Amino acid sequence: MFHLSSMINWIQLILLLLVLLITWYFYKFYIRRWLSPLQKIPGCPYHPIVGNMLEVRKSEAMTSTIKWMKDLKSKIIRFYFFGGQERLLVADPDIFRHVLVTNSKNYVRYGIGLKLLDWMDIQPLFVLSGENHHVIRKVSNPAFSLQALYACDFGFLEMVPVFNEKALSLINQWSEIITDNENGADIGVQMGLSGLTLDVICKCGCEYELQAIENIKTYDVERFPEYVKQHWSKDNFHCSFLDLLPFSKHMPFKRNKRLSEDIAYVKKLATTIIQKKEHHLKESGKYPHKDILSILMSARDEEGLGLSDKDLFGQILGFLIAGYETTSTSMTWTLLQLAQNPDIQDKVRSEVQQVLGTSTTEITPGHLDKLHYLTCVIKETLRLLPPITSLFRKSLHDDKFKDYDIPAGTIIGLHIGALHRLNWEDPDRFNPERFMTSTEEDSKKFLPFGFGPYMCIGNKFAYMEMKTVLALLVKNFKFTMVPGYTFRRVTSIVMRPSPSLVLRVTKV
Ligand code: HEM
Repeated sequence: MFHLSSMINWIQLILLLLVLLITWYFYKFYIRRWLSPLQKIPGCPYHPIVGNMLEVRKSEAMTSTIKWMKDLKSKIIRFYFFGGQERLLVADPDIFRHVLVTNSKNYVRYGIGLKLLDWMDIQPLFVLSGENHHVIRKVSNPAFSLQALYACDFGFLEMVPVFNEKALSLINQWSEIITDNENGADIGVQMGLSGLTLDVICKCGCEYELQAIENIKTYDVERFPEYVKQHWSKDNFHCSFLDLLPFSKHMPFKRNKRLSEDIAYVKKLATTIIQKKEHHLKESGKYPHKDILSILMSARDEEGLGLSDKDLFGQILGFLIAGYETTSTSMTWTLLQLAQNPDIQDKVRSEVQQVLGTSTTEITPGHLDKLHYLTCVIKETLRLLPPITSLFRKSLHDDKFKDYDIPAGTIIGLHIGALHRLNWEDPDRFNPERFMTSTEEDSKKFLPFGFGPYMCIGNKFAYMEMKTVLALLVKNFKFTMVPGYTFRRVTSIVMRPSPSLVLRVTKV
């Protein structure tokens, strides 16, 4: 008589599991890969467990992707994530268009800030896709569209004074550090700009005076940047094995304790701000239309329904996160370029002096329109050093890129950094003049804000803020390199110089 229970003893069970595990391993890491249609796309050698991630982690930001593409002579390549997961990297302008615009419905966002979403249960605009994204984007557009803003009594025209006010605070602070020292002083410009953008986005976003410029070292002010850095920076290139473990958030790590405290702090702050606005509504019967939050709070759909408190909380937090470090890092990179290229810095200063005249201290939207050369300098910085270096998407259905079949479920990294370095003439040279006469073709290979339905909603806001602040800084100060300062480009969501940029600043 055949008795299954008597045959399978523990040793046999373990052996069976081992055989299954080895079969699964060989299938996953060796066989399945060879059956994939993506095999036709050029790819680098990789490790079956860590893929190409060690090289990504060790090298300076952007360099591994650009090197692989140059070596393989292709602007679409295969690379492997932890666990040997097959992915694509793209720097081809036509494929960028295809994914972001022409066939954008077939692609959803992949892997941004997922850990935090899991913890906080919020859905900011920049993580949403499809219909959910469309609904929130529609509600948010009025807060960012120039056309609408010019016609209303709120918006950027009100925000430019905020950019001026915060730039002047920073100028005063730096002037005090320099005092009358004609050799100037070595100033942590990256830290100063970080405080400035944080103040700007808190005031324009929700009328909140954080005063980070004055108090950058205080606990509350440090908390927000730290929260963004530590907890939103786990993306497709920059997470550790620990982050990938499903139970990592339940482990008694110090950083998990800190995360809970930070989340509690940020939640409390956002709730206080929203409650203050609601109180104002009860008192006065209308929202003071001065900031992004008020506009979102008064938005109604066709059925007269507004955003829930949870949605408001998620959106406002999302705008603070998305609008803060991207802009401060772009200004930091621009000052670094100006310090490295004194002729270009002089040219910017001449333009600012010409447009503003000697007596004007406050910049208006009219002035901003005339600062053409400064705009080219900012664009050239965003081309060479885009703060967001890649956008990840996942295909919903089968698709085709040129001659390659792309199966449903493929993860694609649209590499903005490589797009900007592999499609321009003399790409590594800082040459703002190239933007003086840019063509339709050029716009396809310059996408620091993305493109299509998910394009950065705050791009006009960012340009205006950067132009106002940089014009005032260059008008008041001269920036040169501190002898011996060297840096590496590092990325945790935003690509920044490390160590933090210090420049020698003298009064003009
Ligand atoms: C130089 C500064 C900035 C850069 C380089 C930048 C870059 C980007 C990029 C590349 C995206 C597209 C993401 C994607 O396609 O998945 C994006 C989206 C977004 N950005 Fe920005 N950004 C900047 C400033 C700002 C500012 C100042 C704000 C808000 C005040 C902002 C708010 C957003 C939001 C809400 C989204 C999501 C848009 C959507 O999904 O519809 N950004 N940004």
